[in-house]
Amino acid sequence: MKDAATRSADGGAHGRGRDRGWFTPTQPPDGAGAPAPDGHSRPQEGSPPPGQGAAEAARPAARPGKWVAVRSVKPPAPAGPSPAPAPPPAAPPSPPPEQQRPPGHQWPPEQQPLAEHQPLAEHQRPAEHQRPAEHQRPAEPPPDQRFRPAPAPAPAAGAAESPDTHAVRSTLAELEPVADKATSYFYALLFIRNPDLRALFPVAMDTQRDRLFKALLTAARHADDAATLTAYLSRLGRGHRKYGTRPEHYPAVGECLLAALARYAPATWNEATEAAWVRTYTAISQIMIDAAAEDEEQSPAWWQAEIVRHELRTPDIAVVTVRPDQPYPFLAGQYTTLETPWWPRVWRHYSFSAAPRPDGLLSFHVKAVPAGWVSGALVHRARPGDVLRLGPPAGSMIVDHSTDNGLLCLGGGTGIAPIKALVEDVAEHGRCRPVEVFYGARHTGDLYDIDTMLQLQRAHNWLSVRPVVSDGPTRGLSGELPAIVRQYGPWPAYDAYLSGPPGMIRSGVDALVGIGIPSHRIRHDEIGGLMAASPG
Ligand SMILES: NC(=O)C1=CN([C@@H]2O[C@H](COP(=O)(O)OP(=O)(O)OC[C@H]3O[C@@H](n4cnc5c(N)ncnc54)[C@H](O)[C@@H]3O)[C@@H](O)[C@H]2O)C=CC1
Repeated sequence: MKDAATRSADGGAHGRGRDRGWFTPTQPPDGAGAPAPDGHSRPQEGSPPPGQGAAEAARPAARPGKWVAVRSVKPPAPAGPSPAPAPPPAAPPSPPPEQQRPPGHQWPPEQQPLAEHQPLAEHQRPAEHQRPAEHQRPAEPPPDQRFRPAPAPAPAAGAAESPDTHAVRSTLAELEPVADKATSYFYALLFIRNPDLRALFPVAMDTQRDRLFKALLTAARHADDAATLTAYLSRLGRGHRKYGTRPEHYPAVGECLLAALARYAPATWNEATEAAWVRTYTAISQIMIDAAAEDEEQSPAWWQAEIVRHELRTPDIAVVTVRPDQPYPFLAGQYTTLETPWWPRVWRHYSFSAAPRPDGLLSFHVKAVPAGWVSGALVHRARPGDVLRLGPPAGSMIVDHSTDNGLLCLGGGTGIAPIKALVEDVAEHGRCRPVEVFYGARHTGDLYDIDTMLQLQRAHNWLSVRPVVSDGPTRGLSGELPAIVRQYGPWPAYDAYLSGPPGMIRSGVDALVGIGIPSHRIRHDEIGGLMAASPG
């Protein structure tokens, strides 16, 4: 890695002067440029001499003991932007998209920031087939639906948008029509300038290849919402430990981010905008670095876990039980990320399907989805003795034990997994709070965990379990979960928990709010969501 970050406290851990502590130059002192996108070394386009960049002029004071980020990037000269970087080496076909958990309802799918960065991808055919000036046509229709920055949130009543946030959002608005090209350019540049970073990412990249870039942009967009942003970025920073992300990687990422913005948002890019982005990115990366450093003192970056039981419940659904190599603390209702030996560095999210157990075993419900290589491997290939890797636990869909409120639970498909864990958690706490579970499936045969749930119902008189079938014949309740729940109630003293497909979460939340449950008492999976329902 060329662009090691510095520790401002010691005047630069890598020999750079104290005055450059926050701002990491990429140019070697002799003035030779960083490798150009074509692989040759040449002077960095438009980068200001040390001490003259707008961003540098605007930089905040160095924070003692903190790792620091990025250098200044100027937009390419309008007359002749540099050729786009060549694509990195070809990689095997990408694993198709796969989702085992839904996003928070506040974020439509195309707006979700990354929950955990799935390191970038392969591909990056940045500007392949792209004429040099193409990126300067903001009027072009969006080339791809995969990347669409979320609309800027309206500032809270009475809260003015800060100048930095205004500048950042202006860039993002200009970037939107060419966001996919900017994403490609960003990753290509990142890997070409920093080949060693490529090893942190999966060999094959799927459609989530833009996750890191998108997360950075999303975080920047929400820079005014300090509390939400800090929670989100801290989790992101902790989650990045398992990829081998180190503080010195952040400046490299920041440089490429700024280069992509400068290139693909030329109309709004100027010194003031650049300075705003430098400050914003520095704040973002600092939160992530700090969270990772703090986490490092308490927790491993990942756990090894041996499969000890593998039960095929339907042709497509398995319950996989693992034994972690060291204690794995978590709360019922949380989820983790999981990597299989067959798809290195490809991590997928799964909820714990049981509350913490004295024997330390962890269970997951996995459904093999048509294009899901990880879930397919877990269902059809994994066997006892195979070793997986687990990331840290995350998620706030947990039971509030400070109240006697009842729990109204909607579990759709394999979304029943964390609901079962919540029920066990209530049972273990010994308080007889009413718990009403609506367990939805498309067909009766898809209710793969109904026996367990009915067994729990028999054991606990405060628990009621109602299977609901939406698409096939049934002797029980028929219809979609939200519509069915609306027929019951009222639920004046209940907290609601929803887990299942994104569409079910969205319509479920709408239905519950519609029947009078205040949104602060509604919890649901928060994967991908900055603004997931906050704990009641
Ligand atoms: N495996 C795990 O640990 C967890 C998985 N999940 C998520 O749960 C989902 C489970 O998928 P499947 O089992 O295939 O479920 P599915 O697609 O078969 O649907 C399950 C239930 O949700 C209802 N539903 C689906 N879309 C709906 C919509 N738009 N509006 C209202 N109701 C809707 C269906 O009618 C059915 O009752 C996946 O999206 C997965 O990511 C969520 C939490 C944990």
